[in-house]
Formats: sequence, structure tokens, C-alpha cells
Amino acid sequence: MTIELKNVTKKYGKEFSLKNTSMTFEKGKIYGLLGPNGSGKSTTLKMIGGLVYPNSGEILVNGKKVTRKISQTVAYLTESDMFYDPFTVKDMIQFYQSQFSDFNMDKALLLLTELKLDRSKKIKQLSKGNRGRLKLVLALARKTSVLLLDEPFSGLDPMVRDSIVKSLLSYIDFGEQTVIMATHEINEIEPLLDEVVAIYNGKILGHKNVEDLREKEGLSVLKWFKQEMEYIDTKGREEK
Ligand SMILES: Nc1ncnc2c1ncn2[C@@H]1O[C@H](COP(=O)(O)OP(=O)(O)OP(=O)(O)O)[C@@H](O)[C@H]1O
Repeated sequence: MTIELKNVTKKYGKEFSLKNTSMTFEKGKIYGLLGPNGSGKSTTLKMIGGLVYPNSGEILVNGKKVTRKISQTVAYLTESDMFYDPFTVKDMIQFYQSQFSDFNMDKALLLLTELKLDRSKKIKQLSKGNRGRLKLVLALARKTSVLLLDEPFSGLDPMVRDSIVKSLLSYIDFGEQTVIMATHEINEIEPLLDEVVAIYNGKILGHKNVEDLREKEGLSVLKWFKQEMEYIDTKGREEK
């Protein structure tokens, strides 16, 4: 599905989270959304996921304006936990199955085994990293045309990150799913990405095809992102 942000502005009080931002995410591509803390990454994902609405402008998914109902078409791994503590891992999986008709139980069970999660454990007994793993299971087990991942590696130890990147590769439906991943782990996700978007202070600074970056400009995603940030520092493009 194609996702379009058209002149989107989001304010919390007087603070801008996004300032008149426009961007198109094309069907079947994997996007990395990069930016320093507080730049507007989570806000962008929340708006695509129908959790918050813009003050002005519009967000369209396949030409349709986003409402709360979008949660039926969009799988969303949020930055914060949305778990019910007394549930066990298995209860949580069954709850998702009851909520989403696209939930694939076989895939969930496979992911649980791969990520070494104990089904009988209560959510409140899980470590932060294991809660992170469970969030991944719940998001990846859905068959949706849009997948939003907000800090999917948060709390995970570096030893498992590699295997999780590989899991992502095998569980994403390439060419079909539009995936947007907000993260600070730039090097880890580079092998997954088709496109990269840099955001700063509520504005999109740049958008590049990762292969073009490498082949035409000889830059890694991290190098390009650092260049964009240095440009901000030297030219003071901040418009506050
Ligand atoms: N619920 C809220 N109430 C007030 N301000 C908010 C709220 N959510 C976000 N903001 C503000 O909006 C701006 C963008 O926040 P956002 O969470 O989108 O950034 P981010 O790029 O995801 O940051 P991080 O990398 O730290 O997760 C920040 O200035 C933040 O303080």
C-alpha cells in the first residue's frame, strides 16, 4: 500500500512535532526513518497507524484518509509496551489472534521458538529484552500490507540483534509489505533497507535510495545521515 503524508503538521501545545511535512512511502519497499531524539519519528508512525491525528494536512493509505480503523490493515510495533501484565505470552498471542483476522498463529509459534520465548511466562516476569522480542512476534505474525516498527531493537542485546535482523528478512513479505522502521541502530538495519528518510525537528531533510547511495555516491546510510546532520549544524537549517 502507498502511504502519503500531505502537508502534515502536528503540534502538542505550542510545540511542533511535524511541520508541514510531505512524503510518499511506496508499496512493497522497506524504509528506514532516521533522526535524533525528538525529531518526529514516532509521531509520524503514530499518525500513519491512526493513533494520533494531524492538526492540518492529511495522511492517506492507498488513497484513503487514515482513521482508527487502519489498525485492521496496519501492523504496528510501538515504542511503548501495550501489554496486559497478568497475561502469559500465550494469552497475549491468543488475544492478538482474537483481535486480528490476519494473525497467523503458525508464524507466531515459529517466531516464539526462534526468539526463544517461553509461552507460559507471565508478561510481568519478562525482561525488557524479552518484552521487545514479544512485540516483534506480535507485529511480524500479522499478514498486513503495512508494517510499522518503532525502535524494533530497543532493549535487545547486541548478540541477538544480528539474528533478529535475519528473522526480519525471512518474515517480511518483500515486494508486498510497505515497511517503515524508525530506529537509531543505523548500521544494523542498513542491509534491510530499500530507502532511507532523515527527519529533524519535525521536517524531512532528505530521502535516498540506499542502493543509489552506495553505488552512485559511495556512502553508507550512516555516513549519509551524519552528513545531513552536519549540514544542519553548520548551516543552521533549524527554523524554530
Ligand atoms: N504526547 C506528547 N505530548 C507532548 N509532546 C509530545 C508528545 N509526543 C511527542 N511529543 C513531542 O513531539 C516531538 C517529536 O517527538 P517524537 O516522539 O515523534 O520523536 P522521535 O523522533 O520519535 O524521538 P525518539 O528518538 O526520542 O523516540 C518531541 O519534541 C516530543 O517532545
